[in-house]
Amino acid sequence: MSAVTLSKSLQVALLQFHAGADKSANLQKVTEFIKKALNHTPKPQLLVLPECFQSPYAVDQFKNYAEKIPDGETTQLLSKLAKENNVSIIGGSIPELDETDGSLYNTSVVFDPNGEIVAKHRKVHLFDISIPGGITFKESDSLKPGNKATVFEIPQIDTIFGLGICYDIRFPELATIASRRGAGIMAYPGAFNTVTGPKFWTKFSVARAIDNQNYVLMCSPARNPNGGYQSYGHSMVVDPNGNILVELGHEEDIAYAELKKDEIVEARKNIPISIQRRFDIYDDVSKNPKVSAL
Ligand SMILES: NC(=O)CCC(=O)C(=O)O
Repeated sequence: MSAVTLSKSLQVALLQFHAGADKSANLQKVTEFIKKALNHTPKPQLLVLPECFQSPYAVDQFKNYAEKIPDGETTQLLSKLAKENNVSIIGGSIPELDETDGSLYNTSVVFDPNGEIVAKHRKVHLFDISIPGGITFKESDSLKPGNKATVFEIPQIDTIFGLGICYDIRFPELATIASRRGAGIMAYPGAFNTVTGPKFWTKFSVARAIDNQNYVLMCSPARNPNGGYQSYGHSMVVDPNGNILVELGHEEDIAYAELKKDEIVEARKNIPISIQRRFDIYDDVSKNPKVSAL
C-alpha cells in the first residue's frame, strides 16, 4: 500500500457563493463566508473557495479583475484571513496577471494557518469547448495554461494534497501524480455549468475519488440569479470509496465534512490498486505510448 499523508481526521468546509461584477463586494462576501464557516462546530481546519470567486467567469472580463500574486489585494486578503483565524485556505481561483509578460492565468493560491503561501496552481487544461445548442466557452481566448501538476503539504495539519481547477478534473493524470506523491485528498475549485454539470460533475468527482482511493473536494460557485455564466453548484465531498459525504444544491451555502485517514488506509488495503500498477507497461505513456491496435 502506498503511504498517504493525512492527519488522523480533518474538518473541511466548502464555501459555495457567487461573484458579481463588483469586486469589492465579492471580497466582502468571501470574508463573510469565511467568518460564517468558522463559526461552525466543529471548527473547520481547511476552507475551500470556488473557482473565480472575485470575478465573473467570463473570458472578456478576466483582464479587468486580474491581480499579481502575491502582491494583489485578493491574495493579501486571504493571507490575512488565514492568519487571523489560524485556518488553512485553498483559495478557489482568481485571474492572475503575470507581470513579466502580461499573460493571464486562472490561478489557485493555497495558504497555511500562518497566512503563508504553500502552493500556487495555474489551471493546466483550459476550458475550450463547443457543444452545439449547449455551451461554447474558450478560456484560451484570454488565458494561458499552467505547465505543472501541483502537489503540496500543509505541515500544520500534516496533510498532502493534490490540486486542480475545474476542467483539470477531466484529466486523471494530475490526481494520479498527487496520489503517487502521498496525497490523500484532491481539491478542485470548479465552475461546471448547467449544460455539462448535470451530465458530468458527479461522475468525475466519484471517478477521481475511486481512481486513486482518495477524498475529492469539489467547490463550485453558487448559481448567479443576476445572469451571466450559470454555475452548476453542487459542491461536494466524495470519500475514497466513491461515496458522496455531502452535496449542496445550487444556492449559496456551505458544505462541512470530516475526512478520516483510516478511510483511505482501509480502502487502499482492501483493494490494493496502488501497489498493483504496472508502470513497466505505462510509465512513459505520455512520451512513447506502446500501444497495440489489436
Ligand atoms: N470552469 C470550467 O473549467 C468548466 C468545466 C466544465 O464545465 C466541464 O464540463 O468540464
